Amino acid sequence: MRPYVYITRKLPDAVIKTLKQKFTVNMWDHEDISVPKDVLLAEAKKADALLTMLTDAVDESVLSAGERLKVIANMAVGFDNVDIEAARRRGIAVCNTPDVLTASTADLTFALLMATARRMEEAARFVKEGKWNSWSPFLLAGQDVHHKTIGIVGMGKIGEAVAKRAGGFDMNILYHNRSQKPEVEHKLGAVYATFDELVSKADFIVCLTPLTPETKNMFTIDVFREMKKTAVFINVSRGPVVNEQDLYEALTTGEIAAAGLDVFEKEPIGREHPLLTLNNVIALPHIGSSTIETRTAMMTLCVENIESILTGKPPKTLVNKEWQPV
Ligand SMILES: NC(=O)C1=CN([C@@H]2O[C@H](COP(=O)(O)OP(=O)(O)OC[C@H]3O[C@@H](n4cnc5c(N)ncnc54)[C@H](OP(=O)(O)O)[C@@H]3O)[C@@H](O)[C@H]2O)C=CC1
Ligand SMILES: O=CC(=O)O
Repeated sequence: MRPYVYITRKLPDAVIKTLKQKFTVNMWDHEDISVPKDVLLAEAKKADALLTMLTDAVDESVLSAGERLKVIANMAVGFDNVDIEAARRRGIAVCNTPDVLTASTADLTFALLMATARRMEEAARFVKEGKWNSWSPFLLAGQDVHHKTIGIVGMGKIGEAVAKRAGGFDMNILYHNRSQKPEVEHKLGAVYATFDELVSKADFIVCLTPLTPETKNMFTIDVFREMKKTAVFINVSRGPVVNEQDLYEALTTGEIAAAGLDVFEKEPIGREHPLLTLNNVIALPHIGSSTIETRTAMMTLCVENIESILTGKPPKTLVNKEWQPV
């Protein structure tokens, strides 16, 4: 019997062509609706491989639904939606999509930083709403980015790529990780700071950590109070690293100046969410890596990882490094 692969969103035929040549492939037939849990469980029961999205909760129930499951290829670098420990117990390989999305996500992060600092969304709306009556000295004046201090929390692959872009704007670069990175300091002129130092000294605080029990709720009102009143907070990591109620309070009481957010505690964020009422917030629908080239590369990497695991070869990007083929 040919191995069975289930894909949890509609992906282009051209990308999954090679999978179809070797395996039986089925796909959830919607681009913009998540697969319902009961369908995912029913498919997981039969599947040798699942190609999943960051919106799928790949929990113990999914991982233990059937006997055949060998690989989860998650179309994201983040894998907080997958129960890695349960996968380890069941000998299931978990693959993600690092590297191929680094530059595009860094571009988006820096664009969001610029747009938030220079009030681009407000300004564009101002023109389209016919409010532009005259040039005026402080019309929609924002904050300079060049020569300011950027503080990157989570100086990993994307963090480094953001730092590289910040260097082009003559910014001073602070970073915070659990471990110091001398080679990055040397290469990018970045300076290590404790979390407290970074949040109090940076003009732009950019979060790019994974979501883990340690980073969950990392940014609370106490942290926002430590920031400069002019600080701009950018989050492109995962929503739950921020306490959104506290962020709202910080933005409405003048503890910080503005926020640019690509990710939210609950996605999609509801239209009625208080953060969306604020002019000093730019909110994006989790599009960090969303270019046609990068999303195609992410899908392709998932396909390659599935092909490798199902044909007994080592995958390119394995999350649970201790995994061994059985
Ligand atoms: N919005 C979007 O569309 C996208 C969002 N992302 C998010 O960005 C994240 C980062 O991706 P990427 O750069 O490729 O991942 P990396 O693993 O390369 O980098 C993560 C960095 O975070 C640091 N980190 C981990 N835990 C902590 C902690 N408790 N405190 C401080 N720093 C910490 C790590 O350093 P150390 O281990 O030394 O602490 C590491 O340098 C992803 O996990 C994902 O959540 C990624 C792509 C697109
Ligand atoms: O959020 C996106 C990811 O790749 O992780």
